[in-house]
Amino acid sequence: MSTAWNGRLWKPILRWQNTPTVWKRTMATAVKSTPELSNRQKFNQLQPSPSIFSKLEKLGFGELRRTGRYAALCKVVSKNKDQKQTLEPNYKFPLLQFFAGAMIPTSIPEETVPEVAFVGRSNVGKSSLINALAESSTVRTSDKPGLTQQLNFYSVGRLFTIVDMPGYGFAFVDEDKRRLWRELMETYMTKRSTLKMVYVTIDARHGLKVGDKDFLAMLDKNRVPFQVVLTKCDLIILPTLARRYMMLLSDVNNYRHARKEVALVSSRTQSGVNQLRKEILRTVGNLRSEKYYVEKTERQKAKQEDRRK
Ligand SMILES: Nc1nc2c(ncn2[C@@H]2O[C@H](COP(=O)(O)OP(=O)(O)OP(=O)(O)O)[C@@H](O)[C@H]2O)c(=O)[nH]1
Ligand SMILES: [Mg+2]
Repeated sequence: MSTAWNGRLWKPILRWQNTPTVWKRTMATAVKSTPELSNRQKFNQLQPSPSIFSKLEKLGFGELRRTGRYAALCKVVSKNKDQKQTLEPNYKFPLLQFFAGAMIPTSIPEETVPEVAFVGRSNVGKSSLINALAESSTVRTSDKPGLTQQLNFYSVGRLFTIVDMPGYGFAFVDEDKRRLWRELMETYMTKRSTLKMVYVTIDARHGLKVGDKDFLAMLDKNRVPFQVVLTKCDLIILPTLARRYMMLLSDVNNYRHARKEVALVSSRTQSGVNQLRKEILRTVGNLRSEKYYVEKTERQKAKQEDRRK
């Protein structure tokens, strides 16, 4: 063996052996005290601002605990809450009706009215969200992932269309089927001129996964406008939800074609659903004045009371 090789191998070891013990200990503690933080630890270190907590409280995702590390924040949040106590009208959707299903690109119906589509991993709650938005039970939902297996087109009072899509990123459907669904969805989303917005649903408990990031990148590359929607927000506590929201807000900033806002919803408790309804109506160009919705709600309430009498 050459002397150069011997020197390269042994020099660092000899140097370490000659290092004073005090230095060795200091170096060891330095390495120990600066460990690489795990993603969970980084997530838990996020400190959402009082305005984020106010927003979530206003949407109905619970109240901040009045004790512990959030006590100081609570005062700010309650002050903000008192200042802005305005009641939103109910932005009702017209009747939701199924009118077409497509398993292959050629069976996609013709372009007519504006459309919005819901995509996301399987079982995140896309179909449930469409039901919650339309206050109906037209769309079939299930505990088991993989129920929606084609593009389902729902007409909303013939004013606009909502498209429910199969889930992506799951292991229980065979590779061929998965590829076909992906091609079908991509063809639809990249070629549809009436498609105004793709709502990408993300489970609030899990956040953005690799499959979601790939999907968002594909949308961005094809210049498809999209917005991220956090679903099942009732299943996590308020501080975790606030951190998740904060993280996603910074994530969506990386995409040129993303709406720089993240919607938060729970189809189970209806929190945030009315706000998303308003967003959709605005997107498809059907949002009327607040007065219209207030009057409509009052008329419906009066009708219901009449019926009860
Ligand atoms: N707690 C809670 N459960 C929800 C919510 N939304 C949906 N779920 C439940 O999640 C499960 C899946 O809901 P679906 O709406 O069928 O999900 P999907 O994304 O359409 O699923 P695929 O069609 O398989 O892609 C059902 O058991 C729903 O009851 C929510 O906001 N909160
Ligand atoms: Mg579904």
